[in-house]
Amino acid sequence: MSILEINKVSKQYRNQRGIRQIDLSLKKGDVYGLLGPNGSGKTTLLKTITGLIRADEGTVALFGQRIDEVGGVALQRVGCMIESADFYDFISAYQHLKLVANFYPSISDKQIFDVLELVGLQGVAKERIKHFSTGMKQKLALAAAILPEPELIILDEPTNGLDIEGIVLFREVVRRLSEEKGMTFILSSHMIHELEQLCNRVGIIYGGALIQEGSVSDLLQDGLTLEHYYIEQLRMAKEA
Ligand SMILES: Nc1ncnc2c1ncn2[C@@H]1O[C@H](COP(=O)(O)OP(=O)(O)OP(=O)(O)O)[C@@H](O)[C@H]1O
Repeated sequence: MSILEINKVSKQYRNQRGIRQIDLSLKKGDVYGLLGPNGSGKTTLLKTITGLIRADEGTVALFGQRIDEVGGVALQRVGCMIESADFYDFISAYQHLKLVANFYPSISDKQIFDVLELVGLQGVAKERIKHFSTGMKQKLALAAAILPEPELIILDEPTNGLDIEGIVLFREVVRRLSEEKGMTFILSSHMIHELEQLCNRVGIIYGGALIQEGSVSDLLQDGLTLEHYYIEQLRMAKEA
């Protein structure tokens, strides 16, 4: 079964910018990386998938059901982290996840502590979020996204603000969840080396259009790095 099927999706803001005619399909276990310059449309695409933005044209289907037909139901199987998360900063990391857990039928305290450990926040579980750094908040947002073990996880620039150890840990978490639990990921990042190591498929967005996409092994023939490939694709798109 297809996890995500995007068909000819366009969204234009009043300033005429946005995304156009995007087709994309994710299979179970895919780790899909979205690359593109600032303002190319990555966040807009991710917001369209979650229904935070309604597409002007085209369709988005999650787990075989169009989101405009089933509303929020399909989203119960999706975890996401888009733009910097908002927290009540007077509560603790544990209490934040407890609030998230209330939206789901059966998330135990053990699961909450396991997920805090997974993202490396076990030592500060009872500390107020007020005293957290940017990277710690980013880890907490990731913990909240994966807590209910969703089938699809959407992450917009998840490594922003993370230190090197945090980035390595993030990579391990995504790998583990995709390999051991079959979770599917779509994430955007400017950290191209991260994406090259982590993703089995990537797509390049430029000027609101998906100009290239495919499996990393197919795209990177002749020993090319993803960075070389990406720069070359952008150069060709600019010249076209
Ligand atoms: N709410 C909005 N109203 C008007 N224009 C918008 C809005 N949100 C985004 N845009 C425009 O749409 C385009 C795509 O923006 P988007 O945030 O999707 O890009 P991005 O690829 O995520 O960029 P970045 O890498 O900088 O995060 C940009 O030109 C941006 O200025």
